[in-house]
Amino acid sequence: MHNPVTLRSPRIYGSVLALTLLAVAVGAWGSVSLGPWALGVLFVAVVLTGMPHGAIDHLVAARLWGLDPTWADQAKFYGGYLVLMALYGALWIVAPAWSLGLFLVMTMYHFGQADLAYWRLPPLSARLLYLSRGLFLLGLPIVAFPEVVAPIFEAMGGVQLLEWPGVTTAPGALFAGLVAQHLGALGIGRLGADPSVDWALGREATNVAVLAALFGLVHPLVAFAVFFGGWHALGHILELLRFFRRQGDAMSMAQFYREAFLFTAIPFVGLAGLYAATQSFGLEDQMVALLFILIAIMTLPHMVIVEKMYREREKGAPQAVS
Ligand SMILES: CC1=C(/C=C/C(C)=C/C=C/C(C)=C/C=C/C=C(C)/C=C/C=C(C)/C=C/C2=C(C)CCCC2(C)C)C(C)(C)CCC1
Ligand SMILES: [Fe+2]
Repeated sequence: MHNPVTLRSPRIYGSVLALTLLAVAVGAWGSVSLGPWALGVLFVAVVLTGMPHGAIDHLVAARLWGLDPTWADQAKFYGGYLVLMALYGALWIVAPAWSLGLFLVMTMYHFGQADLAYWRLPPLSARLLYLSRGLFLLGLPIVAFPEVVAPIFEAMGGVQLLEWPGVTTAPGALFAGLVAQHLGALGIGRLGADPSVDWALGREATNVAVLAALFGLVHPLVAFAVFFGGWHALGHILELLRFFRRQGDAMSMAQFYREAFLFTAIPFVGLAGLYAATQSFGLEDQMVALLFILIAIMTLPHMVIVEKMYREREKGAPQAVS
């Protein structure tokens, strides 16, 4: 009954690893010279898989909460989704630094969950492991390229990254520490996991090595684009296809993109409006900052729906590791 294809299926996993290693090879050869390409690569990743991965949240929510196509149920969903976005949007205006902090922590959890939910650890250990993965994923590009990330954080939240302890004085030690904490967390997580995650430990050791090379050597926006588009978003889209199949309502990839089209397009219209309102066309750091703020605002309701999806799955099959 299950659609077997996930990010961990050999063909998909092999292609994603190859794409990542290609980025590492190009990046190692001249990471900062990738700069002029960075915005374009980021944009392509967001268009191809990044935005679509959240754009059928309404269909997922309808299944998870049993919503009908009635006005009342639709109002519940869109009202909830848009109110969460509006509240967080307002928070960016009144407290941008806190909003950025919240975004980083939410992202750590959300990215870690997508990567490691398949270990099926007990709830508390699972969540600590997700945060550890996220800290590794977001911390590395920050400490490897603080001079590229600093103007973006400044534009997003008025945060002075270069004044954070150790960022300019001991970046190598911070980088090593971020990798070590995650290797430690994976090792400890393994103790509490089903014995069948043995091979998963090897897979995750490979992932840590490949991702550390990606974030350590490649321009941070390009590295992020590769991770977000090729690992997080693609992986989630495959999970969604499995989810609908489990619901007895199989969806093909083409159908997914048809369903996702409208809500993929709408945020870009909003983004163009934001650029026009703030007159940031052509101002690269500001454009990147606005793109990320838009993503941040959509992350909150998206995360709530994804969390519920994983919880339902935990109830359904507590042990299986695949
Ligand atoms: C359904 C719906 C819709 C749609 C939705 C969507 C479309 C969603 C999406 C979602 C999404 C799409 C999500 C995402 C997420 C993402 C994330 C979460 C990210 C993060 C990131 C970060 C955090 C970064 C950082 C950094 C920087 C900034 C710089 C450089 C370095 C680094 C990388 C560190 C609408 C609203 C229309 C309507 C209603 C309903
Ligand atoms: Fe996501």
